[in-house]
Amino acid sequence: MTALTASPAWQALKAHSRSTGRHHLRELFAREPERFSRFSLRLGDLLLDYSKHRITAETMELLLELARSADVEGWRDRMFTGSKINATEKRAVLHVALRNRSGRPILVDGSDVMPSIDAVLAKMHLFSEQVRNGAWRGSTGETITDVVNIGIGGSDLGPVMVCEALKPYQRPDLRPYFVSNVDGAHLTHTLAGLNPARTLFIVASKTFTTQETMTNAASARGWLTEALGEDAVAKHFVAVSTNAPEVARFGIDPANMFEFWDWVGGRYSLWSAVGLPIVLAVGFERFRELLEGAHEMDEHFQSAPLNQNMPVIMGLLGVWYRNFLGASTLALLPYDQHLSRFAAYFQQGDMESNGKSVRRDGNRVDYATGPVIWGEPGTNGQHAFFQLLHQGTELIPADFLAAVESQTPLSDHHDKLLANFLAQTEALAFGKAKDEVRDELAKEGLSEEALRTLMPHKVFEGNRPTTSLLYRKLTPHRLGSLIALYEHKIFVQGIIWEINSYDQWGVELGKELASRILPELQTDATVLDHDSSTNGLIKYVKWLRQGHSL
Ligand SMILES: O=P(O)(O)OC[C@H]1O[C@H](O)[C@H](O)[C@@H](O)[C@@H]1O
Repeated sequence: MTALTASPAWQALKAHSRSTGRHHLRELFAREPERFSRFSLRLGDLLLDYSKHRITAETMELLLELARSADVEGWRDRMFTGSKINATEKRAVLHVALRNRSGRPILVDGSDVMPSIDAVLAKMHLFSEQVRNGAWRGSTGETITDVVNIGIGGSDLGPVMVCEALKPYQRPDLRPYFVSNVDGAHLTHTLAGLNPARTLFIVASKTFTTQETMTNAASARGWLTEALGEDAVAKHFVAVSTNAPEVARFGIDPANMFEFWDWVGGRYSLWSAVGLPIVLAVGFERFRELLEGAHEMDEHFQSAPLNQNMPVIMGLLGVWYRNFLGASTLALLPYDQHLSRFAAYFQQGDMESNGKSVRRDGNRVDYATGPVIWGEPGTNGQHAFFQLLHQGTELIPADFLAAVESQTPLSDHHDKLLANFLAQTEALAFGKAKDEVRDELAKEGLSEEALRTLMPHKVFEGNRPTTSLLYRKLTPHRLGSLIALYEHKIFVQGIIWEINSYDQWGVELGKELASRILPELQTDATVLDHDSSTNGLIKYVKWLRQGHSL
């Protein structure tokens, strides 16, 4: 046993899960009519309702004890003050500094990082104004109408998600596009309708060595220079990176580079210069509001007592289901078309952060860590995978998110959207009991035999837990706070699981093997130095390429 699983807090939760964890939500709500007020929190117009969870006041007390014994508050303070909590990479974890609006300095190795953050923000502001007001011209003197961000993972998913979320704030005459996949289809289809003279490329890569991004950037450069010549690059390419020498080697003027720093994790980087496509799409003021919203959540996370702290509560609920009730996934279900990439974004955010099986001390965990994150917007999910949520054999906690006011009102669409949100969380929690089903079927005049056969299929057990996040409107400010809420939830869980949420060594092996296999695919020689499956697959690729038919 590790010290964690042997700890009194863990053991108490284990014992508790055998009783309370098994109670039905119907029972819990009947017993405690005030559950909603007891188990909900507010921050401005953001409401977090966690009453539809398999918890009692005692469960929360025990979970909070676990948080205290893991020293969540101490670690939180170390993160906010620039300690190198990413020990395997010897780095501070300071995405919170990028949205620090408090005026307080934040020190890394004794020097304040705020002046350089503010300088890059000022540079982004100036550049975005120039592009947006037409002062920045392409090499032929035309204004920019299309911005193509080339990046992948953390240098793609954040701006993609936020640009989609803030679509109502975008101007129709400056359109953002995103190319991430090394599959040539992505770049080809994106560039198909674009005019090189009016296109600006942002090459976004923390390392500036990522194969996919460098490949796409080189091809995009070829597309541009073929139409406009080599000299056009300076007016049509900018870079976002921590790696100035590589940016220069690629041929981008260092004056056109927007810097960020190694203490910004890729999947936490949308607040940095990686957010440049967002700034271009919605303007700097909206980006500032996004930062302010995140900062509001940062302040809440730092100052609210643990039992009223949204990220702490959400993190603990996740631990409760993952470690004590056996759930292995978490569904993120925004009832908001603008959040259509929210789950995809936090797939990286959560799974790359907490998908670890080795503890900070180098030993293996003897408990489950990060869950599988997945999801799609409602109501679409209802007509696809909700069947399994309602009647399948898996326990799948789900987060529901919705705005009370639509950004794009259209007759009674939004009321229908919200009605579905409310209905689903109610149905998942309380289901439909046998008696209700029997009464309904009896009214239809079914025979006793038919009734017995059909009834089990129509019963909804319920007791499926959900969190509801409701807010007035999906403004940049609210979006910022929602993203920060999930970031800190991930942090809380990483601390409890005693893992480093800020490295990602697990993605390296595939990259290494891909660079070994690439030249093997490009020669005719027979490849024999892998396992028989990989050798066989390589051989088959070559065989089909040589024009053999099946
Ligand atoms: O920004 P880059 O250096 O190009 O990295 C892009 C992405 O690739 C890597 O493989 C990591 O797994 C991600 O965390 C990162 O966001």
